[in-house]
Amino acid sequence: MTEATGIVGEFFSLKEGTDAELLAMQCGDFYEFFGEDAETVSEELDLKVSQKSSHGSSYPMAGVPVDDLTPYLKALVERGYRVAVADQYETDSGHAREIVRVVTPGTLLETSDADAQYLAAVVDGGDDAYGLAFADVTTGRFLVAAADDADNALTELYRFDPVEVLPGPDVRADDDLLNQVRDRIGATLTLHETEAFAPKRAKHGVSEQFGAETVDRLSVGEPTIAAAGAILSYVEETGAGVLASMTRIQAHHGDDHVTLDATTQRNLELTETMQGERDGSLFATIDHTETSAGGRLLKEWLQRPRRSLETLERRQESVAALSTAALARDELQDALGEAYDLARLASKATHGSADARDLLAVQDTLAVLPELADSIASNADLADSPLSEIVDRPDRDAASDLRETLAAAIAEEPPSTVTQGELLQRGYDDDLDEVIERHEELKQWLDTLAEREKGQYGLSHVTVDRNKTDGYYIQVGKSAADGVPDHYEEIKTLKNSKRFTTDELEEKEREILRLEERRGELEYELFEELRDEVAARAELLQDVGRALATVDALASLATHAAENRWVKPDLDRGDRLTLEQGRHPVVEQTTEFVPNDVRMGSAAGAADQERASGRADEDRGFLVVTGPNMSGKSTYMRQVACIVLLAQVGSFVPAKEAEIGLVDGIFTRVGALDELAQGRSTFMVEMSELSNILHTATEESLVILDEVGRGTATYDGISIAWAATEYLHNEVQAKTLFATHYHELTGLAENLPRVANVHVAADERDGEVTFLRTVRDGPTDRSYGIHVADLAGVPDPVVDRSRDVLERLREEKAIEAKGGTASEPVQAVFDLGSGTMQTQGERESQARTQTATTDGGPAEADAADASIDPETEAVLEDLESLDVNTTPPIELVSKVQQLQERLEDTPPSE
Ligand SMILES: Nc1ncnc2c1ncn2[C@@H]1O[C@H](COP(=O)(O)OP(=O)(O)OP(=O)(O)O)[C@@H](O)[C@H]1O
Repeated sequence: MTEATGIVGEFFSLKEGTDAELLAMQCGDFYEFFGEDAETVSEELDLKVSQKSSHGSSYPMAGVPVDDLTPYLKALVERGYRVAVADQYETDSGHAREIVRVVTPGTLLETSDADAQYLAAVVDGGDDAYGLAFADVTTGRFLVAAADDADNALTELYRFDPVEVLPGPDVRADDDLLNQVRDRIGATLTLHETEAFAPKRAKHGVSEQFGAETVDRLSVGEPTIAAAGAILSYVEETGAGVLASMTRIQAHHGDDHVTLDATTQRNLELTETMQGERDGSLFATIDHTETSAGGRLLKEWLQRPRRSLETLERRQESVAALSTAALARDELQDALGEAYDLARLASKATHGSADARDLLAVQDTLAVLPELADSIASNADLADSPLSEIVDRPDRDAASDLRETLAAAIAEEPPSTVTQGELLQRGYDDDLDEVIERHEELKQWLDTLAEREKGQYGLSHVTVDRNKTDGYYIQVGKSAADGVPDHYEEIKTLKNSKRFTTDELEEKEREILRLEERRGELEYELFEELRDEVAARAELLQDVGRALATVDALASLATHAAENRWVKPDLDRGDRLTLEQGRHPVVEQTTEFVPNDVRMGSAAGAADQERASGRADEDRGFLVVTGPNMSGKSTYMRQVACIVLLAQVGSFVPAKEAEIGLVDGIFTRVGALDELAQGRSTFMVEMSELSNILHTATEESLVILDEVGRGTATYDGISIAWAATEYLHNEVQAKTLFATHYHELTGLAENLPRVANVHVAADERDGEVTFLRTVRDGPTDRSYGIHVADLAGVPDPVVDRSRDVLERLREEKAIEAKGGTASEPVQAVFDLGSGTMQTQGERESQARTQTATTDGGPAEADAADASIDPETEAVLEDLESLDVNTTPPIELVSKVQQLQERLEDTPPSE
């Protein structure tokens, strides 16, 4: 292919200089894409491709009008492309073009989505010190955090759910982390220049932006500063022009927040359901906010529950006041309904893309603050609550000054273009007023011209008008056209009339055009000054925006509490968890919900245990939840987790009464998710989640385990569940709820003091099972699994045999496989009495010993022993020596796996 020249050549050379995937280059009134870019864009956005010839070659070309670029850019970026934009400018010798901006998912300002849009950077500083930074260019929020390992770094990333992530140099080699960011978080990964992450350069950048003192005060490590520096350099390089809106850097300390790992956030369906729907999530259920900023803040609260009792009690106080003051709350919400997104408007102002309507929105929204303050002050309960301080926090005088400035400047109904005047009010600027007045005089002269001409020259059918080709003209009907005075100069003949002009009219026309041009320029200049003034107050706008959002989020919590009979939980730093008639916050919306109690922790447990068993000194730190399939075990446990989470948001909770000791983390291992797409086996996922919990949970955590161990062979499963229970009970000592179908686990309560059994009751009458949904103390007496199998049409012989096996299990507390011949396969069995695995040989020899002492022993036992080959015997011995009580669960899994593999390798017994 010949080297392209002309604008195509210019396009390719600009493209070479950028790492963006696509380039939109301005050519007059269009932004054009050439070559492969044109084809990509046409496929993605259904644009028509034409051919552009240049020096004998032809190139695909697709374009969009200059004014329509934004929606196309947005669509491309939302599809994950980074798009460079080159603007055209005039030079002495013609036109030149330059890339002014690279639009990426994390730097897209033109979003219409109310959600926060975070750009993140993650740096691995070695020695398990990770640094993270997050910036939302649409609102100017800037946060930094640290993490002590890759998992926690990922948890932070998941919490902020960034759309674009800049991995630091070391992180680029961590495929696991990168895959998770791409697949689970769905973020675009961008490799920003490595120098931007260099500690010195990063620190310099961060100090320049936020002040050296601030950086020292943050007292965060080098990796965190590196991440922050990289983001700043990236935002600057992409030319989003919003650095000025990043007025404040906040450090996000893990200790301030409840640990919620990525799995838990998904399991509890905080912001979307397992199916990825927004509706049906906890957030969608409780969100009654009026503004998008309020919605964003409420979502942030849910994703980052707090651990500080003081913070939570303050939020509770406001929610309590707002939930009873229904009228005042309505008033506040009505006022909030008039508010726009101030933080976003501030970013648009700093970027220079705010138009006059945006400034009008700023003005209107600033007016909401005093309205809120007045409503709060006029209600005694609200006035006494922390709400007063929330609305007083922003600089109210400065806000009111800015509002007055805008009110005196912006026209009542300004156009969306900023270059054609009519943006500003009369009285705002003397020069402008002069121009407008003179313009009006001339208009007046024109408006009365026809009448004057009629009177002066006795003409009829005279009109004065203007069009693009003829400019201003005097139009005279054909019948009168011959009688026009001499100084009329004919410019056009139409069917029924003629058009004329005069020297005077031409002169006035020139003046009008000059004035119109002058007005456009002057207004634009003045508007830009005004916009800069607003941009300079970005921090103030963010403060006011934050105050409005906070009132909105609190009022939303109050509305939900009032409408759903939620109560204020009693919070403390103890370990209790007492819920009277608790409900699941989401399920209760669609179901006639049967409320249930929860009693955990030393204080509550003591009273309960005392009632139940007379042993007042024991507490309930670990509940084994049993019950038939579909009875409501999962719902019960999720309900507990959601209630604790809501309590640590500062919300009221769905219960009649609640006492909640604050937790430092909520960990869940719930159900089997479809992880196949990620190439990991369900069981592997289950075990790595369990492993994470066992490593990370503390005695102040809440742990929810649903059916752990179910993903593998029964005995492996029971062993793992058993060992995990012991470990959580003895070592971690976290408050735990564990739902299981392994009835064997209910026996643990006898040996482990803090373990208690509860079950979800069901009623069976005449073969009909009724789910009562009521949680009661004690283990379930049966599982109804076989009943469900029968109902589902499993063949009778299988159902009968299941009953038979179950019967034997109950009698022997162990199961043996049934074989068709005398030589039965050997299977290890789980002995409840000792809590260990036993080989069949052992069980039989034990049985022999027992029977020998009574009747001399059966003769066929030896035959069973004789059928075991030496390798199998060795496996069995190893299995016997494996102590499930002391071996860590993960090691246990791998040992059992090795044993299984050895068994598979042995020849079948003859
Ligand atoms: N307290 C309750 N009041 C009313 N409906 C409930 C209650 N608890 C659970 N349900 C409903 O019962 C159904 C089954 O609940 P859930 O999935 O919690 O049962 P499960 O015991 O965990 O089942 P499985 O053991 O099969 O996983 C769900 O549709 C749920 O909405």
